[in-house]
Amino acid sequence: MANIEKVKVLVLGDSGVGKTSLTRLIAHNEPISNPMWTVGCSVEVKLHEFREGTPTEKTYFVELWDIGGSSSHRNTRSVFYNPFHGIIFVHDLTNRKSLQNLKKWLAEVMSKEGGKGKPVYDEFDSEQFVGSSMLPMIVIGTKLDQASKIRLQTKQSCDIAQDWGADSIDMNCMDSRSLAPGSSSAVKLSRFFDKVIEMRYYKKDYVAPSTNLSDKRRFAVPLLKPLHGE
Ligand SMILES: Nc1nc2c(ncn2[C@@H]2O[C@H](COP(=O)(O)OP(=O)(O)OP(=O)(O)O)[C@@H](O)[C@H]2O)c(=O)[nH]1
Repeated sequence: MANIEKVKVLVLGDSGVGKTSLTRLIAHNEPISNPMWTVGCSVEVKLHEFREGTPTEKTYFVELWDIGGSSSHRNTRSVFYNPFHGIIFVHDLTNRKSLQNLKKWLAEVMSKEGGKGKPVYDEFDSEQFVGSSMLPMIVIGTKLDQASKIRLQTKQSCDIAQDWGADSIDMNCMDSRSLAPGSSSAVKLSRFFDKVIEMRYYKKDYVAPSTNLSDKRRFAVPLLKPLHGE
């Protein structure tokens, strides 16, 4: 296990959307029955096979930083943000507001001044950012099992993900089959982790995103060449 390189992925979304449940499922392949309310942040680690099935396959650690979503901790949680290499945005398919709030989460994580906890939402233009960024992101909708009228929200979640150049997944975090090997959700997630690792370790002149607005160059990284003929 020595010398395994790692990447840091933030897991962000409103309180109660299922970040801890999702993180557990990803890291341990089994659901958690009674997740505790996350105070501050908790970290789970997943071993990921980068470029699995190819001659250049390699194992990496993916650190999943599950950040407590309570608004009362908004001013302090930026200490967990820097530096990071990708973001999993989580929303609850039964709670439309949690989907709309993902834009606020993107603004929050990108708009703090160097982790000093100073919100500068007004200066942040998410559309401009997304257009110029290759920061790997994925949007995950939870509680697919609970929602009977979620077709609309599923479509909207797809739209937001598309706007951000990201994949989206809708799933039930209480069921380990949701990320069964070979399922489309597992494939999308694996592709996301591959992208995070590519950006971190295979992109020359890559600088991990910082939340320092004054350094816009950090976001203006060019498109990567597809490595898998995607
Ligand atoms: N039925 C169902 N319940 C879920 C699902 N995902 C999460 N839950 C439940 O939703 C509640 C909140 O889940 P958490 O994982 O603690 O949510 P969180 O986003 O980590 O919340 P904070 O720690 O407050 O930020 C728990 O009771 C979970 O069991 C799901 O896909 N389906």
